[in-house]
Amino acid sequence: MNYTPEQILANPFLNKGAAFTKEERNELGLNGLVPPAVLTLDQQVKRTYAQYQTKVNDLEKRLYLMDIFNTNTVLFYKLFSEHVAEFMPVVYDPTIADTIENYSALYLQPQNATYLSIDDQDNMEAAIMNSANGRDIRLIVVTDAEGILGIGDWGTQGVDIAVGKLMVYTAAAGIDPSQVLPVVLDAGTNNKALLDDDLYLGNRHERVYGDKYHAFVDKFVEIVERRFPNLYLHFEDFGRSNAAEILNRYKDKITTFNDDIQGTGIIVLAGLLGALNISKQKMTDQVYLSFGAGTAGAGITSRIYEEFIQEGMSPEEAKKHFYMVDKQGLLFDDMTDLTPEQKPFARSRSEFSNPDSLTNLEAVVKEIHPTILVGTSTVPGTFTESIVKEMAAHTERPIIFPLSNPTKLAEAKAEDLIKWTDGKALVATGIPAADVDYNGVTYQIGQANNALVYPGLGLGTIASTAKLLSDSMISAAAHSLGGIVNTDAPGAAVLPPVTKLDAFSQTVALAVAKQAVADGLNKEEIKDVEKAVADMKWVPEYQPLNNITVNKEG
Ligand SMILES: NC(=O)c1ccc[n+]([C@@H]2O[C@H](COP(=O)([O-])OP(=O)(O)OC[C@H]3O[C@@H](n4cnc5c(N)ncnc54)[C@H](O)[C@@H]3O)[C@@H](O)[C@H]2O)c1
Ligand SMILES: O=C(O)C[C@H](O)C(=O)O
Ligand SMILES: [Mn+2]
Repeated sequence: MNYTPEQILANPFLNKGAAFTKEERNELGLNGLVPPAVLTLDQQVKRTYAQYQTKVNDLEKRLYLMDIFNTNTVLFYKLFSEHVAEFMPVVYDPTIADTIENYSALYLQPQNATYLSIDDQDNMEAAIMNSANGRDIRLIVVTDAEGILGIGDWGTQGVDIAVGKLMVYTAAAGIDPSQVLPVVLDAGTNNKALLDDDLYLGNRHERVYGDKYHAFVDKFVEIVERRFPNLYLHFEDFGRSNAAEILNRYKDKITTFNDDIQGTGIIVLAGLLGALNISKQKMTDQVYLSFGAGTAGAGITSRIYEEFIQEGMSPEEAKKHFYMVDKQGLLFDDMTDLTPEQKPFARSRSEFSNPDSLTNLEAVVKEIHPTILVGTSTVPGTFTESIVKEMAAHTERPIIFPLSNPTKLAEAKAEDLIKWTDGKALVATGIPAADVDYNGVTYQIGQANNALVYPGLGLGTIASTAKLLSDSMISAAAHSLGGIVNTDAPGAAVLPPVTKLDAFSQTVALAVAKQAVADGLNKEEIKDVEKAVADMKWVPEYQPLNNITVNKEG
């Protein structure tokens, strides 16, 4: 490729800032365009981390990091890799919710994202190819932003979730950042505040549904599959009425993944396996209650149900262990507004003496005595003290996962759950939670966020050249996280800590890639799975700028 010196400095994949060597400055025409001293990457990391620490809040910190991301990819990921646990809540959830809500107001730079509009489909292919800019794209995170975390519909502004999820892929699993593309499908928005905001950067009309919407998604998938034949296509934060339908449409045809349905299912299963290791109980003895049976809630339930079947239980027996509560209360099979994903788990009224009173979580908990309660309702504070105490009265180690994100939407705080149950609850939260000191024990709180597994899952799938993401690969991912935590230590977490994210992403990747090869799903021959995974790993180090020619003056 042919560049001017200014283009090299403006390209975050090429720019090294003050770390360009004397030779590079001579060859690339950079003399005088950067300050005279030559710094090392480590010095740049030291400087930027010191600057980072002067920022007064997480939003300011994120904006500063994004500045580095926009100017120097290697520096950004080197810095991130040295502070993974500290940066995760800043780069990703929960701070990312603030940047999504304020995206149009904060906008400075597209951050290599691709913006696709339902109103401009003739230019879709050109838009994708323009942003790929000749790069070999292996991974796309796409959102239509109808269901961003629990904060709802954010239209084009939701693009930040695609950017953020991809940053975690690279920081956690070493996915090459030059091989990824964040994409937003702008099909309109039903967010009135955005439609009324004169600075809003997206399409100013209501969200399109139905055939026209699906034709838009189909067209996008057709283009990216044709243009990038080795693609892993990750769907994020689609609305409840579209997410599962899109997954079902494509999962047996292309290498694709829905993070909210499948990723969340994996991390919750891994968390439950961890919790049951601590309590020394069996999965098939548990009574499972899903509170907020939407995209994530139903995706998780289905994964746990599959685990019951895998452990040898019959479908009829297994179904008896599952209950769903949504806005209507306990879901019954005579309700006319059930989603296709809720239907298999809806109960019959004839099972209960008082079915018409089971219209809220408290009544249901009293009636069914769940041993596992998972919240994906987006309604904060709904796991109340009286509900939690009622649950704890009927099971020795209640497993309680309030998973709604961001922080302000969580069904309960970890600290309260530990206190209300006198230290008995086995807890995981969606966002990071501080240790809880209670009665002389320090309880570590696992983070059941799909970010703990989707990077490894993606790396393993891509490295194995799998043509599909199969159920057995998904199950292998969930089971691979067991054994990392010492579950006998007092107050042990149900999941491994985010500080080890890079290490266990490799564990997940290896398990997934092995399963893909065992199932014969690999498109290319793979003799050594470990090597295939290791070879995929990108590390943040400056490389010589080969294959670059420069137009320089004089
Ligand atoms: N920790 C994680 O990894 C993770 C992953 C995915 C989603 N989530 C969180 O889960 C939440 C839900 O996400 P989603 O994508 O499933 O959204 P969704 O809109 O598909 O599902 C939310 C469900 O909650 C139900 N609900 C709303 N109000 C309720 C109430 N008062 N009582 C009971 N149910 C109620 C809705 O009807 C819907 O079925 C979000 O906050 C999201 O951040 C967390
Ligand atoms: O983005 C997250 O933090 C997890 C999850 O995908 C969500 O939608 O909440
Ligand atoms: Mn999500």
